[in-house]
Amino acid sequence: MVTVRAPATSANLGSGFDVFGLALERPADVVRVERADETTIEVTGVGRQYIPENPAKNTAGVVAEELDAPAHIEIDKGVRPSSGLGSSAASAAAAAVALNELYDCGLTPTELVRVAAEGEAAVSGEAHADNVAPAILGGFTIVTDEDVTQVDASIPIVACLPEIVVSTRDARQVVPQSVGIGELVGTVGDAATLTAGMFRDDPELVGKGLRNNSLTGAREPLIKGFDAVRESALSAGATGVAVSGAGPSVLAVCREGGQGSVASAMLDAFFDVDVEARAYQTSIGDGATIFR
Ligand SMILES: Nc1ncnc2c1ncn2[C@@H]1O[C@H](COP(=O)(O)OP(=O)(O)O)[C@@H](O)[C@H]1O
Ligand SMILES: N[C@@H](CCOP(=O)(O)O)C(=O)O
Repeated sequence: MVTVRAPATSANLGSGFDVFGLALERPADVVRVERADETTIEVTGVGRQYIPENPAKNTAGVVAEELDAPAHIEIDKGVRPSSGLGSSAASAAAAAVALNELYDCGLTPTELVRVAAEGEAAVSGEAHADNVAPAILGGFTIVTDEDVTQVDASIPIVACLPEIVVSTRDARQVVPQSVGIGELVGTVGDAATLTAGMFRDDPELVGKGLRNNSLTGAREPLIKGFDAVRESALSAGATGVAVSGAGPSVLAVCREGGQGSVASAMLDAFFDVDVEARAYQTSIGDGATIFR
């Protein structure tokens, strides 16, 4: 039996649609796998009623199929599904790492990212790897068709999750298929600024680079109260705010020790538009961890 904890993640970070991602210290999924003749899945924890136990429809089951590693898989959900916090990716990443260990497959972490991305394809329609990469590798990650680059980074974060459901599959439909040259130039500038900030552990630079652009900003109207929540977070000291993944979570980058006031400002702003929410005061953290 092997048990793995894989963290929630936040993808896109404004300028890096389908490219950038970061691991959060919390929340996380815990997945336990045991060898079996055929794959079965049991789900407990937050939002379990929305998660299929049919292995063909669960990201962890798809990973078991990809690795040809049948198992009884127990998933304890800490990351709410359809949260914009990489819920489906956390299970896929944890299952990939756990099954690789259980069956001694010998895959490298980068190879596991590609396997776990197939689990994501089953639920979102496309094998985007920007959540599974940080869920496996930790820190800040940059995913391209050829490579996955990981940077250890330490930045204070608030991830505010409203009681709104946004499916990644649906939210991918609102993203524009093309951008103009002005937008492209701005996006490159933001992406470069954010990346430099990650290398320097500098919340000011990361926040500056976090601006939503026309791709990721297209999701803002799906989140009731988004503009007010962003303004409140910035007034409370956040250095930058963006839609987390496909939403509805909102990500705020904070200065050292600034998470408390930013979290309460974001919760108040959601409350003012009658939306219940919870705020994770966290920071960029580690990837999947094996427990023996
Ligand atoms: N192990 C899993 N954990 C969470 N969601 C899963 C899992 N397997 C399949 N799903 C499905 O994936 C969808 C949630 O994924 P997604 O929309 O990408 O949300 P998130 O942004 O939280 O990752 C839900 O429809 C859920 O039923
Ligand atoms: N790049 C993807 C990221 C989806 O993240 P999730 O946490 O909402 O699943 C996208 O923007 O569609």
